Amino acid sequence: MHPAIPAEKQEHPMRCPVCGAEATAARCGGCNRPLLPPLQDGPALRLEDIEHTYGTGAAAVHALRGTSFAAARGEITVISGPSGGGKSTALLTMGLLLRPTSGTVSVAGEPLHEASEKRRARVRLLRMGFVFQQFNLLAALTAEENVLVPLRYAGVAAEAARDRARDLLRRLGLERRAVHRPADLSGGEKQRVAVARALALGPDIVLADEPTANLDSRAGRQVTEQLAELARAQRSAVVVVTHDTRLAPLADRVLHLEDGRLNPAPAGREEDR
Ligand SMILES: Nc1ncnc2c1ncn2[C@@H]1O[C@H](COP(=O)(O)OP(=O)(O)OP(=O)(O)O)[C@@H](O)[C@H]1O
Repeated sequence: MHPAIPAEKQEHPMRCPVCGAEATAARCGGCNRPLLPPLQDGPALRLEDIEHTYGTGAAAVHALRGTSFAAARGEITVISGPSGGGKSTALLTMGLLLRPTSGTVSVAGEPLHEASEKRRARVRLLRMGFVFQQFNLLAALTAEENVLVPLRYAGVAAEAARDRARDLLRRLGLERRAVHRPADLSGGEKQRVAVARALALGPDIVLADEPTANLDSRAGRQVTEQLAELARAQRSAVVVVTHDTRLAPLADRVLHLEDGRLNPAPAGREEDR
């Protein structure tokens, strides 16, 4: 790459994650998806020596204490641990929604802990997808329209966006629910729509916060299996924060976050099984 030209302005051959076209410019010629330089070597996401303190003085809470973490594309990580251990704080930091008190956060090799809010939002939009405990679907929109939200926001051409949304809903077994609004969907269906929305732009990273907490065990298993399968197929790095011990078998690794410290889950620990 030319050092004097910003990376986004340079040619970087890649396959568009939305329409599959060969793309070399800052926008895909096929569907108009904006493109950031493709991930070369190294992890999709890296946290180094993160400290996060809420409040000050006597009220200070040290939520993260020297947390380091790296996630590769195609890899699924489950992070569990007791309530108050720092899981939400870690996930917000990974998702560029919270700045650490100290330490570094890089996405696709780009340091972002001190970047402008505008840059962080752009990287979040183009490289990340989110799945939440409460689904966070827009009530006034149909399932398909909810999946279209990030595609439209990113400027993807209408027809390509619709094809992408329909393809994802079909893969998630929701083709006959595309015109339904969230109020007319089961919890599992809502979460599968949320998964389709999270994957719509073909993110490098998917972050899921307690995705099964509001689902019965069958629906929870189905959603997470589908998330794992689709994310692996498009080679996203997936991080799932959860109390749900049944998710561990889907993961490539299980980590334990307690007292702001992240470690491999101890073998044989019930909570992490
Ligand atoms: N906005 C905040 N202000 C002050 N303290 C906070 C804030 N958010 C979280 N904390 C504290 O930071 C610590 C870590 O909280 P965090 O929510 O990250 O843990 P968690 O593992 O996600 O918990 P849970 O499983 O209950 O959601 C806790 O002691 C919590 O009380």
